[in-house]
Amino acid sequence: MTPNEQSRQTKELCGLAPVIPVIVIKDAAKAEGLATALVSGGLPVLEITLRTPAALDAIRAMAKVAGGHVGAGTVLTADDAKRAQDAGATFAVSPGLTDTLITACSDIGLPLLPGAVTASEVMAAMDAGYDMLKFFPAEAAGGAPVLKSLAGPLPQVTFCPTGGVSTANARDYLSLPNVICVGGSWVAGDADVEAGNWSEIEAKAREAAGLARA
Ligand SMILES: O=C(O)C(=O)C[C@H](O)[C@H](O)COP(=O)(O)O
Repeated sequence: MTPNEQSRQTKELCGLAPVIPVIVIKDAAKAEGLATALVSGGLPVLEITLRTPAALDAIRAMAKVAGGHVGAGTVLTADDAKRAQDAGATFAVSPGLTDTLITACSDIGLPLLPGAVTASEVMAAMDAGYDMLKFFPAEAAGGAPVLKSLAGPLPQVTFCPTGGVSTANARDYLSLPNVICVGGSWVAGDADVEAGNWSEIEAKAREAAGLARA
């Protein structure tokens, strides 16, 4: 699958809801309930970070939830991409972009949403064929003003800003023409997930799903 086709698919996924919940899951037994709550609340596209030992089992469980689109986050290597796809992930998200990842995701046909921050990183991603990017770490890298500035010379690229995004600043990003959705862990916080507080998570998902785009 060409990088161009990968971006076409990730762009479509990013268009399904204004927020992609970023999930760091410790207990795979919580995965199905969590995904069900998020999808029911109106957030069908989920990013499960490969940062915990439970992540692949969680992807396996979440992939069965009707209406959901389950992707793997923190995909750093070819092996990460392969294991995520084998577990049922239908897209991959990375904090950055390497030649190894481009080759791996193209070879196995896994749409990649790669990360970029600077104009040079964005241009390198464009050269490779990607025009739908994760802007990470969004707030630490300067936030919405940086993305607004990048839209000047690079209007053909669209972003999913992630990192430090919350209900307090999501609208600043979503009001920009080059932002399709935002990503964030706030919707599925540790305490609520550990307590299995699905009604609270569904309520937060509903609030996030109601955030308006540009
Ligand atoms: O794990 C990855 O692959 C990442 O790129 C990082 C995550 O997207 C951010 O850590 C989420 O940021 P917060 O919403 O501020 O918690």
